[in-house]
Formats: sequence, structure tokens, C-alpha cells
Amino acid sequence: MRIVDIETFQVPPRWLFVRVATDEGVVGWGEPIVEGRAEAVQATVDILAEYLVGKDPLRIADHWQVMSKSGFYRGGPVLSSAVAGLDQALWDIAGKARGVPVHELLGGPVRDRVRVYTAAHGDTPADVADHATQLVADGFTAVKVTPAGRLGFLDDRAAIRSMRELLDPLRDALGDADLAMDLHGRFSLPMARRVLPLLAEYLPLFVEEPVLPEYTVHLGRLTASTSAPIATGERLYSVGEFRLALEAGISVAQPDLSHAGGISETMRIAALASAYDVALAPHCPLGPIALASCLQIGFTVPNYLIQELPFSTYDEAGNAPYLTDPDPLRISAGHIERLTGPGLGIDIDEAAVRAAAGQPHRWRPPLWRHDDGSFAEW
Ligand SMILES: O=C(O)[C@@H](O)[C@H](O)[C@H](O)CO
Ligand SMILES: [Mg+2]
Repeated sequence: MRIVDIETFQVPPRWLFVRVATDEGVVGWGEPIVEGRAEAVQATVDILAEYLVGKDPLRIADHWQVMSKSGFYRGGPVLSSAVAGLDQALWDIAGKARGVPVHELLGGPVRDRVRVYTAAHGDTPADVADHATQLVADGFTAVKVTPAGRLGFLDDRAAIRSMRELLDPLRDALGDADLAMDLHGRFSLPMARRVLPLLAEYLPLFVEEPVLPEYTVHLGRLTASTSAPIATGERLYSVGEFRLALEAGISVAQPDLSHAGGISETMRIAALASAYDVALAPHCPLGPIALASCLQIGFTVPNYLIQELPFSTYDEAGNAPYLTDPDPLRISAGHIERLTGPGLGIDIDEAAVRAAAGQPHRWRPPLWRHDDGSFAEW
């Protein structure tokens, strides 16, 4: 089997899909994306495609090495995300060529369904609590909130007041459901040390990105100062970067399968995490291909906690977008059942993808500023 064609599609809301075609008619799909920087990843996929076209798609481990290392300069979000999407497509082809789901190639299933969570949003604390309560009523057993907005370096009193305003009624409204908190890297290290013990009182499922990923090396001070399980990883791109976070004592690793080198590298991250008694909760605010890739890992990796779900992209009837048959990604009682179809276990609606890619759209992250006019972390 040979790869004959590699094509990319920018599609709404903010995704990039890659289609890898072979001479035997087997087609694989992947999702190489850095949100808001899709064009940069797309150009990198084109460079990697120069090498891949003409090659045997089943030599995934070798292709991964060449794609990640042969450029001399390695890593980072753009290259690692381009590799990630192509790696997903190669695994999709490998599964389809053999007629089995990817997790069968990775060791077989260890569970029948994967627990999923999603984020609750709203303009006011009451709106967030309402949305979270609705999600739990819909069957979710865990929800995530971002309890702090724009923050300065030492904004403790204001931050703590507004967090309590949100979390006190929310925790009561959720009943037995779990509450995860995403701090989005907005806290300075000194402020995180004060805030985490307070958040721990709510018994969060995990507290995500308390500080920016560039301070991963300091995470050890935070994990030592709180009983709250610390999660991080959506902005880490390799098993080597995860090693620093694992040594710092995180409890939950959140690789994004569209950033951290795809299925291949995430299996290595999962293996290393298991040596630290750390569980995986892959990051996924992305599309159906990224989600299916995460789930394939979830069905075979023992140290797996929960999967993030881009629920806001599901339609009213509970269908994930861009699929000919949305059933495999349907949510039932807060879980997704084991995907049994070949490859990634989903069928991409190619006509819908081509139609969507034809419509101009562009997404950029919001730009936040402090009251004094200086840049603020989003
Ligand atoms: O954990 C999450 O899902 C968030 O941190 C998102 O990844 C971020 O807002 C970019 O979309
Ligand atoms: Mg996050």
C-alpha cells in the first residue's frame, strides 16, 4: 500500500482536518490543529506530505521519527500538531486496512465505555450554575468550569471573592456530580499557592493549569502545597515535556492528541504517566477526529480518568458534526461506548467537509488587556 495524496481542510468552528489517501482506496483522517494558528499547521502538513507521499502508510513508527526529527529543529506546537494529525490519519489507515479499531492494534480494550465531561459556560455565576445543572440533568457525571477571568499578578482578594460566588452555589447544585476547574494558566505562582488550598475545599475532580506551562518546572511547589489533584498538559507537546510535569507531582496528565504527537506519542506519555501513578484526561475542545483518537487511547490505556468533550459542537439531537453516522460518538449517561468500527471508528462525511472548507472563516483567540492597557492572559 502506498500513500498517494494528502489534503487539508480548514473547517468551522476552528479546526483543520487532514485526509490521507492510499492507492488501495483506504483513506485515513486526522486533525492537525493549533486553534487560531491553523494556517501555520497546514503549511507544515504540506512540508511533511512531501516526504509521506509514495511511502507505505503502515510504517507509522518510522514515519513518526522522520516527521518529528528529520527537520533537525524539533517540537513546539506547530510541528508537533502537524505530526499529530498525520499520525492519527496513519493509525486510521492501519486500522481500516486490517478491519479493526485502532485500540485493537494498541493492545485491545481495557474498558467498555469512556467517561466524558464538558465545560459549563455563562456570563454570570448563576448562568454557569444553570448550564452545569442542565449538563448533569442530561447525564454528565462531571463538568468543568473556569472560575477566574482576567487576573493580574496579585489579585487574590478579588479573584477569591468571585470564585466563591461561582463555586458555592455551583457545588451545591451539582449534587453527586464531579466538578473540575480550569484555571487556564491565569494565576501567578504566588497567587496559585494561596488559591489552591481554598479550591481544594470543594473537592475538585482536578484543578487544571494553575500556572502557565512555561512554569511547569515550579509545579512541584504547588502540588506540595495542596491536596487538590493538579492537572496539566494541553500546552505540552512531547513525552519529554510531560516528564517535567510528572516529576513535579501532577495527578492528571492532559495531552492533546492533536498537539502532542498524536496517538503514537500519547501512548508513550500514558506509559510514563503510569510509572508516576498519574491518570490521563486528554484535552479535546476539537472536532470528531481528534475526539475519536482520544477515545481509542481511552479504550486501551489502563491509567485513564476521563475524556474532555467538545459538547458545544454537538447539535440539539446529540450528533457530533462532520460524520455520516453520528451514532459512534453519541453520549449516553455521561459516557461514550466503545468504538467498534475499523480505524478511528468514525466515518467522515467528506462532502460535508469539502462544503464547509469552501466557506471562508477564520478564528483567532480573544485578546485580553488589563485596565492599564497591558496584555492579559486569556
Ligand atoms: O481545557 C480547555 O478545554 C481549554 O483550556 C481550551 O483548550 C482553551 O480555552 C482553548 O480552546
Ligand atoms: Mg484547559
